Amino acid sequence: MLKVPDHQVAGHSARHGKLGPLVDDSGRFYKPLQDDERGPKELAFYTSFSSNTRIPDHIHRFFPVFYGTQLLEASNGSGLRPHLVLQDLVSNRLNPSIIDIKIGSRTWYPQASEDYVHRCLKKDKATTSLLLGFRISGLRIYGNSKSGFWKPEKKHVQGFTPEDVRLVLRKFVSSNSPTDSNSVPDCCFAPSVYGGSAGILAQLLELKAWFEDQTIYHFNSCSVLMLYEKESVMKGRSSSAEVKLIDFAHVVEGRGVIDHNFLGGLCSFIKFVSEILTSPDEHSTEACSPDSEKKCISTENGTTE
Ligand SMILES: Nc1ncnc2c1ncn2[C@@H]1O[C@H](COP(=O)(O)OP(=O)(O)OP(=O)(O)O)[C@@H](O)[C@H]1O
Ligand SMILES: O=P(O)(O)O[C@@H]1[C@H](O)[C@H](O)[C@@H](OP(=O)(O)O)[C@H](OP(=O)(O)O)[C@H]1O
Repeated sequence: MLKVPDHQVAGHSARHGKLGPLVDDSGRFYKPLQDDERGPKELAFYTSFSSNTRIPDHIHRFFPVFYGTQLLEASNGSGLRPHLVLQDLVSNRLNPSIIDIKIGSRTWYPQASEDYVHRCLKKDKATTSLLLGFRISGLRIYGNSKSGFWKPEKKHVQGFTPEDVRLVLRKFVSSNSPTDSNSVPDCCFAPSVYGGSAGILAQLLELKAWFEDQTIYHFNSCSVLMLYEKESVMKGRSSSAEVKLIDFAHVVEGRGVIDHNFLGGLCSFIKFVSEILTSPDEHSTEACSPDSEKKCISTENGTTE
């Protein structure tokens, strides 16, 4: 049965009778094709990308698998509508923590309409896009079984300053509650989530190496989605932290030119993540110890607050 995704953190939502993506139990994510040029453009991208032999295999894994399109009843009750059928990136996850980061200091591009450019410019200036080369579009961070998730309102997220961004990226990998404004994030999980040979930083660097080379596409207004499961890390299992790219409604042909806008934003984001790894206990009053992980597990089991 189709349902509204629990773990969606940004973008158009199917809640409240609006048009948005749906998921089912088979691990598929159904994104409705929008009426304007965005739907056909995203479909054209997935079709081109999934059959493009110039894309190395290790790069394909950063994108959701594309299964074609399917006519489905739209979530807004408007009847049958074509949907992109994509891999649901979180279907095999229990309580994933997720952040959607829109990459690029500019989300508009020369081929777009004047009105669209104007709207984008306004948002790029009002958020951290222009300042940092990226902005957080949405997030959902798991605290524990009692507190559940922290999912700040869209308005709050849109108002993030560079300092807020830094703080959220620290909260993402911390054992203390993301909603507790009195405790400083301890970044206990940074080494296993951001660090390591398969961690977020290593994946971002792999992507960066491709972007330093590739001139096939320009990824305007795309997002990096990063996700992991806190409970797995706390129980000493692999964090299986993942970096994925999503939202390709504004991808254009690269025509032999490096995608400087995406590359620049990605480098800036990489710097933010690296800084947390090199100074995880900055501002923190409590150092991480094996005990803090144990404390988290007992909190999980409901024995300690
Ligand atoms: N393949 C996927 N699997 C699981 N979740 C996804 C997938 N694609 C997107 N999402 C979720 O849906 C959100 C919105 O996705 P996306 O940016 O593609 O939609 P959109 O409506 O085009 O967004 P926008 O309004 O920002 O253009 C993401 O932040 C993410 O939480
Ligand atoms: O950043 P916000 O405030 O969440 O706003 C949305 C975001 O900028 C999307 O990228 C945009 O879709 P496109 O990038 O595809 O244009 C969407 O446009 P829409 O409202 O016109 O659908 C906005 O509502």
